[in-house]
Amino acid sequence: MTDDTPDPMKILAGALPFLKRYDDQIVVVKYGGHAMGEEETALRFGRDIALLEQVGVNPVVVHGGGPQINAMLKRLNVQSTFVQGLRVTDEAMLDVVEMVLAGPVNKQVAEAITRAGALAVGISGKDGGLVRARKLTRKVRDPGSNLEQVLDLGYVGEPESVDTKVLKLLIGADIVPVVAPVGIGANGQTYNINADTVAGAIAGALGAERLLMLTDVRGVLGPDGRLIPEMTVAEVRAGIEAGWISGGMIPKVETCIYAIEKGVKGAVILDGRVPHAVLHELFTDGGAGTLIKP
Ligand SMILES: Nc1ncnc2c1ncn2[C@@H]1O[C@H](COP(=O)(O)OP(=O)(O)O)[C@@H](O)[C@H]1O
Ligand SMILES: CC(=O)N[C@@H](CCC(=O)OP(=O)(O)O)C(=O)O
Repeated sequence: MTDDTPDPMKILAGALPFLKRYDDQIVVVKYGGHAMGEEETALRFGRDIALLEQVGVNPVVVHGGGPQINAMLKRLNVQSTFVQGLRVTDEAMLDVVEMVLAGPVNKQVAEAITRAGALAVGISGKDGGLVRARKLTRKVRDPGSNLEQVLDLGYVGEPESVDTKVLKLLIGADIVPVVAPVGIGANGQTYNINADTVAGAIAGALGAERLLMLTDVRGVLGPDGRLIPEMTVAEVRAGIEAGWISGGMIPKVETCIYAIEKGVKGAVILDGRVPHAVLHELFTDGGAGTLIKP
């Protein structure tokens, strides 16, 4: 063994306190569409989740699929627009969104985990009444008139309540739930929900120990482009206000704030393309990415 070869006994000994800390705890992992990347990245993610399950942690995966929806829309020659990181969703768009998220993406993620030796079952937020949703309304202030406008994003929803029964049944049977971010309204209407928001709602409802948000950037980057290792809720709000936290990062940080307010012990945004990002975050002192704290 050369000097720079990691000593497996050292790694194991170092992981022990963390294994105790997370034993039988729920860790919600949001797996973003951008973090999925190549097939090998997805398989590696699957192996990490299977390992968590095998060492006694209870992972719950909520996946995105924005880029995968974009690819399908391109094939269908349909344009899509985003407001504050959310896809404006009309009826035809909703069909494509649900087809992609609850179809191939959901099955690929569940399959990658199952292939790695844990049992994973893919469900959508509509199954078993998991995510009850309502239409989301967003307000923006018009810079010219300074008047507040209500934006209509179509069938974009927000979670109203989460029924954890199905998740608990799966967790209790040592099965990893893999959730697609669509929800159902009281009237039976399907809603497209940002996957970050669904992950936060589920983490909050389950009283998760940790919420990990895997994306394609190292975490929250400051105005100088440097990674910010830790941020308070107030600092996040100031970053959104100042505009250097923008686009898809907005629902991510807002979700972290929501989860912490619901009692989740820690919420972290990290780069899911880095090998073993999840294990590094949970089982080492250094952690990775940006930790949002109260
Ligand atoms: N301050 C910031 N730090 C890091 N990324 C940011 C920031 N502001 C905006 N972003 C954008 O947010 C993106 C992450 O959101 P998104 O593309 O929706 O990811 P995912 O598909 O993983 O949910 C980054 O790729 C980056 O373009
Ligand atoms: C309302 C809304 O924007 N929904 C998202 C759902 C998928 C998602 O959130 O995927 P990522 O995590 O990969 O971005 C969308 O239509 O793209």
